[in-house]
Amino acid sequence: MKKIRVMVAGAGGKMGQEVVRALLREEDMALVGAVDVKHQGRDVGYIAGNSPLGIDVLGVLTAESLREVRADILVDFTNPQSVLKNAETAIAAGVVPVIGTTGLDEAEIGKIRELVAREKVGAFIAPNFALGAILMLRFAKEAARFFPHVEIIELHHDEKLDAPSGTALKVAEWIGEVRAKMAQGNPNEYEKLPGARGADIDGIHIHSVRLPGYIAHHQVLFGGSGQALTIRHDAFSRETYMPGVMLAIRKSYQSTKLTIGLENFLD
Ligand SMILES: NC(=O)C1=CN([C@@H]2O[C@H](COP(=O)(O)OP(=O)(O)OC[C@H]3O[C@@H](n4cnc5c(N)ncnc54)[C@H](OP(=O)(O)O)[C@@H]3O)[C@@H](O)[C@H]2O)C=CC1
Ligand SMILES: O=C(O)C1=N[C@H](C(=O)O)C[C@H](O)C1
Repeated sequence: MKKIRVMVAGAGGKMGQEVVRALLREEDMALVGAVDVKHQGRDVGYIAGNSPLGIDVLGVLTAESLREVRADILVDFTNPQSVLKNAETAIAAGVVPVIGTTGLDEAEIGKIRELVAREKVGAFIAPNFALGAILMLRFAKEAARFFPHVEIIELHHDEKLDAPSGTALKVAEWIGEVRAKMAQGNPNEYEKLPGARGADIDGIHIHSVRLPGYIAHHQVLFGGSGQALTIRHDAFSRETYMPGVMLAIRKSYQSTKLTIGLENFLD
């Protein structure tokens, strides 16, 4: 059986380590390389808490290193500052990036889209790989048709760099597709302290909490006359995301187009 050859960028990070362990459990996939800034030169097996795998972690991703190990897929869980460059390097080398890193803006996604079209090498981007989070998106969009008054709270560990979370932005985007444009709250409201009402995305407010002990939690709160509806998703561990990441790798193998969102692979 031809195995899907996967390189992991951010292999020493919280998600990257989990991806390394998950790949080792899959019969149709082979971990062929790993990149991580601060773990350069160490065996990736040690980093992920396994026995050595004979794969040394590279400090920088290059097209040559991807070609050398004949990678099919680059899984990226790095940071908002590195992800675009990694995706460009992968696509230029004929390798499909599967991107979990959040924080890419519209212009950056546009660059990936152009590169995909030019090189005819696919790319996949998902702000959230958890099945429950995709269902939350769907349920929230359905609820917003009947409950236009909505605010979002996202709660994460305090090492997270970007705010609001990519998932919260996606929830706001999906709700915005069905909700009549309106500003949430009193039209005359004002902030006594800047930021008190959170970030405002087309009249939908997103509040970001960062605390140790948390992993990743999203709440979509709807208010109506005499009632409230709350849709909540909790990721209690990073294993939560692994079935989605493995699915995305399989579906993206030899892809030639840009796909955004795990929901595209769930029907
Ligand atoms: N889509 C999804 O379902 C999920 C997405 N995420 C997203 O994934 C990203 C990573 O999260 P998390 O694992 O918690 O973060 P971590 O900080 O734990 O891991 C990121 C790792 O990437 C390394 N890194 C930074 N730049 C590069 C580079 N250019 N090449 C290779 N490695 C690099 C970092 O090294 P150093 O520390 O030295 O900078 C670090 O070890 C975030 O954007 C987060 O929002 C997280 C969970 C789920
Ligand atoms: O940084 C994280 O941890 C997470 N990031 C993603 C996001 O920004 O939505 C997904 C999940 O919430 C975990």
